[in-house]
Amino acid sequence: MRGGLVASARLLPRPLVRWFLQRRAQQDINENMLGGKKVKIIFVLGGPGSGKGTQCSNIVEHFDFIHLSAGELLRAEINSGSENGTMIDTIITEGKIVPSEITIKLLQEAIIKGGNDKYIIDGFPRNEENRVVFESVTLVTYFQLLEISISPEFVLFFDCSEEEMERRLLGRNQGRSDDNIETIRKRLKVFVESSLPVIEYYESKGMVKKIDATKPAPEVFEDIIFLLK
Ligand SMILES: Nc1ncnc2c1ncn2[C@@H]1O[C@H](COP(=O)(O)OP(=O)(O)O)[C@@H](O)[C@H]1O
Ligand SMILES: O=c1ccn([C@@H]2O[C@H](COP(=O)(O)OP(=O)(O)O)[C@@H](O)[C@H]2O)c(=O)[nH]1
Ligand SMILES: [Mg+2]
Repeated sequence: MRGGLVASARLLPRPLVRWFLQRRAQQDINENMLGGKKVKIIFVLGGPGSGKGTQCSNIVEHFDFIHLSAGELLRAEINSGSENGTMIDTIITEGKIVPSEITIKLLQEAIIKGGNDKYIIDGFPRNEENRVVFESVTLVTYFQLLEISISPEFVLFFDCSEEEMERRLLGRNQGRSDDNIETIRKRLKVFVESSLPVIEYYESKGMVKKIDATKPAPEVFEDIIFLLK
């Protein structure tokens, strides 16, 4: 059936097909949709070690979201042996922030590949530039004929003390090059200087739901369930 449709579309004049797809995509842009579906995005933000990854795993077990961790996508890019791998590795080990175009390209690809209409994106945007670029550039779809812009519904902010985050990171034990005291201190500084302004921006728009992330993990998850329901 689908093959038949594609074959029939090939017989139509290309400008007509193009016009039809562009019109459909424009409708989607107006309604924040992807491929005819409304796309719901929640950003999960908080300092390193605040429990974002732990709780996102809980969320996808109970809710119909796809979890995308920007940090995991970057680590996968390093492990894939990509040409940017060495540069990304150096930046992560120094606790700095990877250039927006790299992270956003990985997120866009994962969103399109995921084919879902609900995503929780963890650990992104990490600075104002990340946020502005993500909200202004777009998802290329519909055979790359048109680009679709997406923005978050709201932000879950994991509020946690620095001492607790540092303690957790030192005990994380996942063999990460950035879980050492020197990089942890740098990451906490980058969080305060670059990432908190993103949370303040969304707060000024009334889009932040704050979670007390210092509590034990099961209690944090109960609070999240309450907010997501
Ligand atoms: N609420 C919590 N209380 C105590 N330890 C936690 C809690 N949430 C997560 N952890 C542990 O802290 C470490 C960091 O958690 P993680 O989910 O990787 O945080 P993030 O993704 O924000 O850096 C992990 O070892 C995790 O098991
Ligand atoms: O949007 C992002 C997300 C992550 N990172 C880099 O990847 C590291 C690890 O990020 P992750 O979210 O995995 O760390 P977490 O906060 O979960 O400990 C960060 O310190 C940054 O160096 C980045 O540059 N941009
Ligand atoms: Mg994480």
